Amino acid sequence: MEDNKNQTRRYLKGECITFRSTKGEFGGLSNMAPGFPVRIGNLIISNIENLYQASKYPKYFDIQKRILGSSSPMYAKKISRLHIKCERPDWNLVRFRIMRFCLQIKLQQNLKQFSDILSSTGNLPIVEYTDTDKIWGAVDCGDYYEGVNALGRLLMELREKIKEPELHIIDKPKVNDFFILEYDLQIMDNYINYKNIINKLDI
Ligand SMILES: Nc1nc(O)c(N)c(N[C@@H]2O[C@H](COP(=O)(O)O)[C@@H](O)[C@H]2O)n1
Repeated sequence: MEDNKNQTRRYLKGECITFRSTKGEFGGLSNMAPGFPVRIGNLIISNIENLYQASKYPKYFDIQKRILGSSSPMYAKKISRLHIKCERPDWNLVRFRIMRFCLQIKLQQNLKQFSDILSSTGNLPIVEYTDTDKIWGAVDCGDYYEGVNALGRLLMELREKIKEPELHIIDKPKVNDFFILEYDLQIMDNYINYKNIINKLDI
């Protein structure tokens, strides 16, 4: 999924995997799903929604601390919205790259659990079904779901990765000023081994 690919997609109902909340068989695909913590350096982050939201504010460590420390991902998103004026100016250009990174780290650090869910979707399109969000998800449109479905498309991209003979999960993120507190994720080798090559899973 490219940064400038804002094209809307249509998915025929009954021929795709949908998730709407953290509940149900595919609830683990939601960024809000509990049970998929990630670690960056000494920082334990309960949920990638917190990480994604904090990434909007690389110059504001106080805001990042509040978002990262939030006990609930929904609340993290709410805190984030309060500070929208401080959002990095290029956010719309980098947000898909940042989400890709967040999903990759979720997979790398929760390998069995997350890859099991991704694999269980087979080759079907994955769609985040929402009431209103036509960018990250898709909305009800008669026989179809319609939207950019950016999250679903990034999840499908990740699903392809786990089929590769040698599983190289994390790509170096091409995002300037990608700071999470003192951690510069551009030189992430020091905090996360992004060159990590893991033998193909038995899946
Ligand atoms: N709370 C909530 N309700 C929905 O209906 C949604 N589709 C989402 N989507 C998630 O929110 C994140 C994007 O947030 P921003 O718009 O950038 O603030 C991302 O994780 C989506 O999957 N959330």
